[in-house]
Amino acid sequence: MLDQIIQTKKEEIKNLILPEDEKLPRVSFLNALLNSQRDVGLIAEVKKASPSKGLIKENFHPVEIAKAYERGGADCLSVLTDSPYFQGKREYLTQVKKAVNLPILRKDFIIDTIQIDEAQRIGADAILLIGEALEPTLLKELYQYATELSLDVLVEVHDQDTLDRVLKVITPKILGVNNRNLKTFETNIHQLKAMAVTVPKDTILVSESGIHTNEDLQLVQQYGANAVLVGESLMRKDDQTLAIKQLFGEIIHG
Ligand SMILES: O=P(O)(O)OC[C@@H](O)[C@@H](O)c1c[nH]c2ccccc12
Repeated sequence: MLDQIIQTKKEEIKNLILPEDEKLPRVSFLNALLNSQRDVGLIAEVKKASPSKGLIKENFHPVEIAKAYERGGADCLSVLTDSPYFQGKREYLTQVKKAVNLPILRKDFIIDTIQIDEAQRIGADAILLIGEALEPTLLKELYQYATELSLDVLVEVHDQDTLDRVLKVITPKILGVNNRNLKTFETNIHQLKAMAVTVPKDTILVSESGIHTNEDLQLVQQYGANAVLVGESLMRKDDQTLAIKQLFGEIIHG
């Protein structure tokens, strides 16, 4: 699946026309995670659909969801901008950025510097770089390019091999371990367990995907996660503010 997505992105890039710079204020994604009010930081994801789950939210209103996440005390947001596979749009990110004060990650498959220029212009505060999708030299180039544009970077890996390859070329400030294998879509909530010891100690470690309950959250925290990235389980609820509080065990019923 990942290979197919990357192929699609190569085609998209050929036709990509950069939008006007929205000139929106940059907010530090890194600091928001470092200064979380909770023991575990939260990156809450605004996502309408995914290739593994299909349509997640009918009547999808990204701005309303983002505001509800902010009221629930999310530290950061992640907004899907990929349209063929996730039914996202770059306009969603800009609309959300204008409506909330939280730093925003552009969730997409970035393989070229032009997409980083695009992310900056539409109002992203951070970008995602996926270890499994990028050769180490390209990963390093894109990481440095984003950093020069004052964008934070969430570097994501799924397995130990990729992590080892990534750490040979960069020491990411924020590292995500994706519980979902993007080639097979299988999710394993224990993915981080054995890998956490090999993560540099000053790196913020984010556990991503398949986190549904407060038990899941506590488990990945025990494995060493400093933050979580949660989409589907929050999106499926009617009230995203309440959903966050339930995830953190702050309300038992409701
Ligand atoms: O909806 P979930 O299972 O809570 O997962 C969120 C996020 O981790 C997932 O959307 C994701 C992780 N890495 C990605 C890379 C591209 C697109 C999407 C993703």
